[in-house]
Amino acid sequence: MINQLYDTSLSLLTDLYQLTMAYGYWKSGKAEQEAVFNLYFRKHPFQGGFTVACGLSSVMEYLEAYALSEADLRYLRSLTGSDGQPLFEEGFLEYLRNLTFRCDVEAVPEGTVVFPNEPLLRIKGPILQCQLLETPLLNLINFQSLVATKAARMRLIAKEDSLLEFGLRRAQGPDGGMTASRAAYIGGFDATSNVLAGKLYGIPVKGTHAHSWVMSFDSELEAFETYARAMPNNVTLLVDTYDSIQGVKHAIEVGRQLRARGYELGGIRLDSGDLAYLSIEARKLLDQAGFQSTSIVASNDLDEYLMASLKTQGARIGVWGIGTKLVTAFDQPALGGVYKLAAIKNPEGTWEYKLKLSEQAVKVSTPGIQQVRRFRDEGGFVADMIYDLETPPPAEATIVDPYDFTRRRSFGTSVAYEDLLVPVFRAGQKVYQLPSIHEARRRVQEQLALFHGGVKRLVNPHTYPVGLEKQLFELKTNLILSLRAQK
Ligand SMILES: Nc1ncnc2c1ncn2[C@@H]1O[C@H](COP(=O)(O)OP(=O)(O)OP(=O)(O)O)[C@@H](O)[C@H]1O
Ligand SMILES: O=P(O)(O)OC[C@H]1O[C@H](OP(=O)(O)OP(=O)(O)O)[C@H](O)[C@@H]1O
Ligand SMILES: O=C(O)c1cccnc1
Ligand SMILES: [Mg+2]
Repeated sequence: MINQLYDTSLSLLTDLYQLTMAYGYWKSGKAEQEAVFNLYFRKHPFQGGFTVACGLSSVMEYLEAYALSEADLRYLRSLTGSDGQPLFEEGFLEYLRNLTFRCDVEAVPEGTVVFPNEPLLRIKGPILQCQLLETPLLNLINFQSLVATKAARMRLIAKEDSLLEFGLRRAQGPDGGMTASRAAYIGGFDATSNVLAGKLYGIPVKGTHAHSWVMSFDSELEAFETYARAMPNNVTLLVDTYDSIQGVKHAIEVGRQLRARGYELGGIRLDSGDLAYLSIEARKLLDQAGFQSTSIVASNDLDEYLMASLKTQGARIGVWGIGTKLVTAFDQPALGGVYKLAAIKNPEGTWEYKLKLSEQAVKVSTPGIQQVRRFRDEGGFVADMIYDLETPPPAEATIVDPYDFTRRRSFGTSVAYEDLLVPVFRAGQKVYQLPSIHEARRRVQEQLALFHGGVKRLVNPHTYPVGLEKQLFELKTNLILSLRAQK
């Protein structure tokens, strides 16, 4: 996806320190040592109770195209250290020239609902390659998951209403706008105003008109009539340029003219004032005039909280146009996804598990070749278990709350489950048929429907149980104890 926007290799879309470490691995003969890294986050965005994984499509595109170009190598050759000498020696640049992506990648499908500490992506391969990919993988997953989550929160409030993404003008640059449009659609929006996103990703495009259209005529009525004549099959009129109620009356007049010519007034849009009061009044006027199927679009700095408030006020809004607060993820502009080394293969060919210590328990990473198992009963999803593939769970699996080891739950053999991570690349070759953007969008709703309402609350949501499989919990505890003893 991003490759389509830039006429350059994106293989240097990484932090310099990844390359300095790569150089170090190469110099010390560790470049090919096999390692496992997990990509996960520690806390849901927006103080919410769930997160929607998004961005795998971009990750796959990025990895498939991964190769340093001659221009990339020339640039790296030009970098110097504090003594003015080249940072990287020729042999390393030659190694990079011949580098082809050879890792195994597992990932949760786009649109999967995920929770703190669960790997969204696991990568296994030569440590040098895994290391170089840390930054681009986080860049591609963090923002898209953030926006998809924000969109999904809005969808939960909107219920059956239509959601239009209007954010391009406020987005963080062209790529921010494009990725936000895609992620918003996956998260549950119905359409975007972003025409390039429509063209490249197949998202439906929709739109109304701006105040400038009305202002460019001598009267609002003339502006509406001219617009309706120009494209009678796509008429949504912005009624608030001068006086919203008068605007609705003008729109009704144009609606009658359209009907006489065999067309229907699609909608009116309110973009200022008290959206609850105005939408209720507009609905009355439209209904009384026989325009029951004309929709009322609202826009103006909306977010999920304002939407919820407007709904409780009885607003008669059927279509929500949302820009700034969605595409900038206004109240939390970044998802804190991280990428941590979880295991490394020692020369004897066995895995050595790795863990990052921290004074804060939530920041201690989890070792292992991790998979996530999601258990469900007739009512929906009940709990997730993070387990280690090298020590698979017994038939009756027990999960332990990583922050309170006294809290445990067991799942018998009859409990249904799904393992979330699926193979995406094997030795650098794509082995996954990426679902379409429409399927990813459907997956979000199918998944969300199976979670308890409390998890989906906007404020003070219920914490969905995610535990470590008992053997993994014990392994982690022992590793922490032995690392602390070494200090
Ligand atoms: N009934 C309502 N309850 C809560 N918030 C509302 C309601 N109606 C509108 N809002 C929100 O209140 C804010 C009003 O914005 P603002 O104070 O800029 O006024 P405005 O209506 O945009 O005025 P202007 O005429 O200058 O465009 C917007 O974010 C809007 O979505
Ligand atoms: O409010 P957002 O959620 O970002 O949605 C997009 C906004 O963009 C347009 O106007 P713009 O903000 O450019 O001008 P205005 O505020 O003067 O209407 C539109 O009328 C919406 O209000
Ligand atoms: O089509 C619209 O109404 C629209 C598009 C972008 C931004 N604001 C509104
Ligand atoms: Mg505005």
